[in-house]
Amino acid sequence: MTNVTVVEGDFRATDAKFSIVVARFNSFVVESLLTGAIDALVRHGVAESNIEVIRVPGAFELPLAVKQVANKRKPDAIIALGAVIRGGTPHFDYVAGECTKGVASVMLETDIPCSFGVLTTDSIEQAIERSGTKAGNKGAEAAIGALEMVSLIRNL
Ligand SMILES: Nc1c(NC[C@H](O)[C@H](O)[C@H](O)CO)[nH]c(=O)[nH]c1=O
Ligand SMILES: CC(=O)[C@@H](O)COP(=O)(O)O
Repeated sequence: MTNVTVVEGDFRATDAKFSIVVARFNSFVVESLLTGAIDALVRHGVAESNIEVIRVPGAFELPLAVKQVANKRKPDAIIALGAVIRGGTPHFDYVAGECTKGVASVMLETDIPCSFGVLTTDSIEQAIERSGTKAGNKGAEAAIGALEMVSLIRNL
C-alpha cells in the first residue's frame, strides 16, 4: 500500500464545537447516553465550553432540531441522542425510521457530521445494556465518531 493515498481522521480536533441534541423520551436511559457522550469528548480534550446540549421531546423531533442547530448554530459536529424502545404496536418502526432517515438527510444536506447515538431496541434491558452497562455506551461511541469525522473532513 506504499503508493496508495489514505485519508482518515484522528481524535485531535479538540478545538471543535459540538452540539448534542437529546430526546427526553426514555430519559432514564438517554441521560446516561448524554453523560457518556460528554465524558468521551472531555476525556479526548474537548473543553466543556465547546459543548452545548439541546433538548427535544422525543426521537421523532430530533431531525428538525438537528437541522435547525446545523443551520443556525453551525457547530463542527452534531450528536443526536435518544432511545426508541419497541412497544406492542408498529409505532416503533415509524419513530425510529423517521428519526434515522431525518438525521442522515440533515447530515448530507448541511455537510455537518451528525452522529447517531439513538438506541433502537426491542426491550428496556437492551437499552440499559447499551447506555453504560455491559454493552458499552452508544452515546460515547457517537461522540467519538463525531470527533473523528470533524478531523476527517478537515483532512479531505
Ligand atoms: N415511543 C418513543 C417516542 N415517542 C415519542 C415521539 O418521539 C414524539 O416525541 C411524539 O410522537 C410527539 O411527536 N420517542 C422516543 O424518543 N422513544 C420512544 O420509544
Ligand atoms: C417506540 C414506540 O413508539 C413505543 O414505545 C410505543 O409503544 P406501543 O407500540 O406499545 O404504543
